[in-house]
Amino acid sequence: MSSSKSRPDNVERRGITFDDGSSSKSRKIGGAFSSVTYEDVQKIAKHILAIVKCRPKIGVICGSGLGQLAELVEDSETIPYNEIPDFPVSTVPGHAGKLVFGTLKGKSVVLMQGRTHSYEGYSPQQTTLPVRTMKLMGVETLFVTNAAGGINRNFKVGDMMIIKDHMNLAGFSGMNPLVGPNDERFGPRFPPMSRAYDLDIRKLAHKVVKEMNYTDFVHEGVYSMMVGPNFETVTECKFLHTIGVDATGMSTVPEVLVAKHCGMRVFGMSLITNVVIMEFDSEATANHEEVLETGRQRSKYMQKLIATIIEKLDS
Ligand SMILES: O=P(O)(O)O[C@@H]1C[C@H](O)[C@@H](CO)O1
Ligand code: HPA
Repeated sequence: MSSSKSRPDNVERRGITFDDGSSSKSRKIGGAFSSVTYEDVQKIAKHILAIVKCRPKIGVICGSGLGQLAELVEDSETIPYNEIPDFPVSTVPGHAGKLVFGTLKGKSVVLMQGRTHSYEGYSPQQTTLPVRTMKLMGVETLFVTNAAGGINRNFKVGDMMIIKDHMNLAGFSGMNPLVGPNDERFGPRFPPMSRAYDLDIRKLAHKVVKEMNYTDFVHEGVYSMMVGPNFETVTECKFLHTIGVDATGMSTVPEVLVAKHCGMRVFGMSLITNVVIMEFDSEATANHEEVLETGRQRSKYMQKLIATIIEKLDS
């Protein structure tokens, strides 16, 4: 535990170091069939649990500009990603890159203040390593949040979306964290994904939304992931609209695949930070500043909602 050090050039220099002294770089992590072994993840989980007192059952991944949820955590213990051996380190503004352990509304939690993305140069296995680490630390339920562009024409900037399903567009090009050797200790070779987003937690979320009078700006819908880092073209947005996507982003899906693979319950929420451009030759353009600004303005609502859902969760 300590304050953050200067950030290493993680993509180039860091990698899993194995018992035999070889590193993930020599094992080509990032290649199509790379894998991080169960023992590697066990080692990382053990390392973290030796530092913190907290034993979290709930994990929360905070998306772009949404990390302030950590301010609600009591008795917090913080570890910057760059102090955890072999952990991928966030390189994008709006992602502090810290694990925050503690108590949120009476529940033991671990928050990821920021994530990593494939567009930063990490493999899907690397971006999802924290999810497997959480699993081996005892986390049973994962909350995933993200900033996303609104595809659904009824969505306004600042609205929120409970994720009911996703479209793994990145998977169409083979970018899937479950590609490679399968270790049954994590989960099965062919995991089902038809009930990826836990129905009971979604029902609870709707109840909480009603109680908090948030119904005017909280929707439910389908999230899709493209790798980025560019925002979508007009034709891509029209395509997403046609196939039934409500909001689009550059994360979350790999984390959910890995969490479901290892038997976690998953709940997901998007903050609609911008509405996508669907008119050719429009003057408007998407940009990361707008994403962060909407986060600054609206994240308080999302934090309150997530904290209350966690408070009312059965375990
Ligand atoms: O980590 P998330 O998915 O919240 O971040 C979104 C997608 C890009 O990283 C970035 C674009 O502004 O925000
Ligand atoms: N597209 C993709 N990712 C995003 C967007 C978007 O419009 N907004 C925030 N993240």
